[in-house]
Amino acid sequence: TIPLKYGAHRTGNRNDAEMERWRDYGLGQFIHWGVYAIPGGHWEGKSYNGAAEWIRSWGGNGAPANWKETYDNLYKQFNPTDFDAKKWAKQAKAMGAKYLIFTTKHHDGFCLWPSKYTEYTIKNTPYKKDIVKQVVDAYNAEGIDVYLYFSIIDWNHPGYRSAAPKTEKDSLAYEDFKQFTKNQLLELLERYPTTKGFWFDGTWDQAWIKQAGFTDALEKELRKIHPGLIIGSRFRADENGKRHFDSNNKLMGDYEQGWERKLPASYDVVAGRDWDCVMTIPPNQWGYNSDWKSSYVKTASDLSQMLMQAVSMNGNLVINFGPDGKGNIRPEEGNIAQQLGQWVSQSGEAIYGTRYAGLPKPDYGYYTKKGQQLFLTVFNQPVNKVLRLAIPRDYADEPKQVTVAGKKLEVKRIDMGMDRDKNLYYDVILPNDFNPKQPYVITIDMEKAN
Ligand SMILES: C#C[C@@H]1N[C@@H](C)[C@@H](O)[C@H]1O
Repeated sequence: TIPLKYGAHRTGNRNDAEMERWRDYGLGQFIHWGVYAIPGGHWEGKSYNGAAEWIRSWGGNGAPANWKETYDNLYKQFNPTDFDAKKWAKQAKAMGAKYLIFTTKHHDGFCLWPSKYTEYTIKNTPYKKDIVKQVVDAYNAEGIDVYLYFSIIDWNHPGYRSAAPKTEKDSLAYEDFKQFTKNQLLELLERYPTTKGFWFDGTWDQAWIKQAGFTDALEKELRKIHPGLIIGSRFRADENGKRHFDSNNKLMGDYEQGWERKLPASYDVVAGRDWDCVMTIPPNQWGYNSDWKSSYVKTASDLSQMLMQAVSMNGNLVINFGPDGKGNIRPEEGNIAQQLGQWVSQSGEAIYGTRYAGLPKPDYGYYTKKGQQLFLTVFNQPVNKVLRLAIPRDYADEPKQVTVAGKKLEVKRIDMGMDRDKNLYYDVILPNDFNPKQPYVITIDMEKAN
């Protein structure tokens, strides 16, 4: 192995109670909210062709005249009079989200809390009040844990640099920026002590990647101040600039934080590691975009399939919502939250607190497991209505009883007589009158194989 001073702090998974709690979540909600919700991807009849929360970086001849100056003054009209954190939290609870990742500060540098380290905050808007506190309190009151999204990129701070500083002047400015970043993170932990972790973003700049010593010390300091704090692999690079996995291919942070708008194709890609997948409902809009008509919008059905794909491989799925400039969660998102919640409320035993089952993925859907209960969430019911379970001979357990929605199903071992077959087969017979319209969970009580 390569000797490293600033590589991964641990080999293998983190296994304390806080991390087990994180592992049990299954489903989370991401919320991206800020000044970018005012333009919502459009301005003066023009459409920004990127993600709405990046609209400040709109450049070239397509951008409105004096765009950045216009954008940097929008906070003066940020007055979300419809904002109701309790309403958001109740909706998230009904969806079945167990945790929230909330944007405290995105790349534009606008702070949704009254930070004392910059004037570019909610305090200097017509709204004035602390948004982060209202969200943390409302979600915690619903029993939902809160993680704070924090962008290292900060286009508003004079000391921010993307490229590694070359001049003395740039280096001094960047030192200010590093101290400012540390001050804000300590401030967030002090102001919102119930937060369970940071979800860092915007850490791909060379300037930040070259700060291995500083970021290594900062991660240690944050964890020391806030025992149990959960930080993903996106926060820092090792001294060779390696991110997510250090130069010895060891995971940085507590879980793999690289699955943004994508899912691992199979278990061996994530191979027992902890990971989250953060997912937009439109193709690529995190902040509010007023136009949801010109692109595909994922359905509750799409999202329930992604959810089971994630949890079946030890991941959490975090679905993003982008409230508008007045603080409303748009009706389309509300409908999806309600439909998904309706399905999750019936399938929760296969989602919450479960893990990878250690079985090949079945054609019918997804296996998850909790103790000696194996769950098969069926998305693709076979036309012959026989669910044939292929259980490797060396699997520790074998099926004892199978139920669906509490109703017992006939299950019988069958001998396919295939030469040197590594599997045992069990047929679960679905009754003729069993014609569900939604994916459903088959519960397979297992017992030690003799
Ligand atoms: C690129 C990028 C950022 N990462 C996602 C989580 C959003 O915050 C997007 O703006």
